[in-house]
Order: sequence, then C-alpha cells, then structure tokens
Amino acid sequence: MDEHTAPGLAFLGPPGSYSHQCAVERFEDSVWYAAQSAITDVFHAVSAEVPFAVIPQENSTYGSVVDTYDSLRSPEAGQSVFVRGELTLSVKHCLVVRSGVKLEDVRRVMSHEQALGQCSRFLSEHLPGVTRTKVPSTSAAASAVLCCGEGTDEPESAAICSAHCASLFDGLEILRHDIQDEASNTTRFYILAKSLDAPLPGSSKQPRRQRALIRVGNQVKLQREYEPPSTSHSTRIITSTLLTTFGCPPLRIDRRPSLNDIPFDDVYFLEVGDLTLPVTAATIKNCEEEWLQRLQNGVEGINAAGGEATILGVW
Ligand SMILES: O=C(O)C(=O)C[C@]1(C(=O)O)C=C[C@@H](O)C=C1
Repeated sequence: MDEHTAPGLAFLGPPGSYSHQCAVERFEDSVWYAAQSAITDVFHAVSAEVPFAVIPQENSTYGSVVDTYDSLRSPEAGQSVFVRGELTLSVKHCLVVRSGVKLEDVRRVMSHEQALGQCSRFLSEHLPGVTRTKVPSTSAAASAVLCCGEGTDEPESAAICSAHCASLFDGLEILRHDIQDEASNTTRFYILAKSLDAPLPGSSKQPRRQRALIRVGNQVKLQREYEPPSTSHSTRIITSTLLTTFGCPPLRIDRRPSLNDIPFDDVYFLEVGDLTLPVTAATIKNCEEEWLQRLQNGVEGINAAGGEATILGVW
C-alpha cells in the first residue's frame, strides 16, 4: 500500500527488525510502513500522516523496554499519542556474520540492547570477552556487520537478529540458530494511535477496550525538597489508593524517574484491566462505558489525592 491509499505506520527500522515483523503480521498491506531509526522516533512519528505505530514494550526474558517507557513519560503520551492495542511475538535469535567468517574470528557482537540481554548466557559461554555493542535495532546490526572486518577499520563483527532478517541482506550467513537464553522468549508490543478510540486498520476485529494504561506521577505544583524514595508522594499514592482505585488490581506496574528534576521522584505506569467483562454483543457497549467511567473516576480520585494521572491508552 502506498502513502496515498493507506494510513502510515511507524516502526523501528530498518525492515527486518522484530518490530517490523510483528507489525507486518498484524497489519499486512492495510498500512504503509515508515521506518524510524530509534524507538523514541517511532513514538514521536505518530501524526496525521502516520497515525499508527508499533513499539516493543516488554520482553519475557529481559524485561521492560526502557526507551518505550521514556517515551511514555513525555507530555505527548495521553495527549496526542495513545496505546490502542497489544501484540506478542515469539523471538528466536540467530548469530549472524559476513559469509565465511568463523565464530573464533568474531571480535564484537552488535545488536539492540534487548537482544544482547536476551542472549547473555550464549554470549558468555561462546564468545567470552568479546565486546558487546548496542545499536538501535537488530536489523541495524545485521546491516552494520557487512561493513566490518577485512579491508575496513572495524573489527570482525557478528549481529544478533532473526533468521528472516538475515535473509534480507546479501552476504550474511547464520552461524547459530536459537541463541536466546529462554526457549519461550517472547516480546510484547504496544500499538500506538492518535486517539483513545481510533479504529485499527487491517482487521475487522477491533480491541475489546478491557485494558488501560495509566501514568501516575506527582502534580508539578507539589514541587518539594528531596524525600527518601520510600516516602515520596507518588509512592504513597501508589501504596495507599492506587491498588484499589480502579476497582480491580493492576495487571502490571512499571516505574521510571519523573521528568520533574526532583531526585527519586518517579512516574508509575499501571496496566489495569477487567478481564471478567462479558463478551456478548448485547452487553459489550454498556460494560465498556461503565469501565471507561470507572477509569475516569479513578483518574479523578488520584488527582484529588495530589497525584497527576493520565489515561495513556485503552484497548
Ligand atoms: O531490534 C529490533 O528488532 C526490535 O524490534 C526491538 C526489540 C526490543 O526492543 O525488544 C524487539 C524485539 C526483541 O525483543 C528485540 C529487540
């Protein structure tokens, strides 16, 4: 699909990254794909021209994707960029080199920091002492490997990426398959959109609106002296009210330093969801409305208690 006939979708490029693979599996040719060079750029690419994006949120082995939570801290999150869905992808990594290069020749391994983390056992056992270099994506690593080694100023390098990614570049060879530490290695992605209720292209199946992502921090006007983290204001709000505010326990909680320039002041990201909502067509609408009202009430309750809560997404 081209830019004139379909909406754009931003992803972490170049093509061949896991983000790209995951987006293509879900959206096929219902969108045109806008490659970005960093996760924060993917987030900020969401606009009238590119109304959708896919960003990695968490990996089952290595945990939260820091750049994604850093983007979710920004003022655009919950104002002009919203989480509108989730996707999961089974992630099987390969060790990839220029054709003909042997394992013992490799002096450096390049990949996205998540992929390096997900393969740390393999790297310690098979490439001990070899430099691990973070690059913006697994596909950027695959492409960079071609410019390393003999005849260049760069040490002989390997990349960690998918087998599909390796097949997209001429001159690459897979040295090892399945090098991830856990066989079940899976990454969860968020689908981003320009509004809380934007219909998603590519499938008649729309998100059920059973889950929400809420960011909770301190009101900026509560600027104050440094307090030890255990008693900071947002920590108190979290522990005293938040766990019950939405009428159901959070499904997950993540935390990043706030942008308030107060040491150890944090923002929390709560995924809440009522997975018990009935699914019959007749009841769906009422339940969704009641659930959205509960979310709104919860947010207002937190704000009244001195916090600053924003709904970042519903799906
Ligand atoms: O580098 C890529 O291929 C990405 O799409 C990024 C990313 C991530 O940030 O977690 C996505 C899936 C894998 O967990 C490894 C890397």
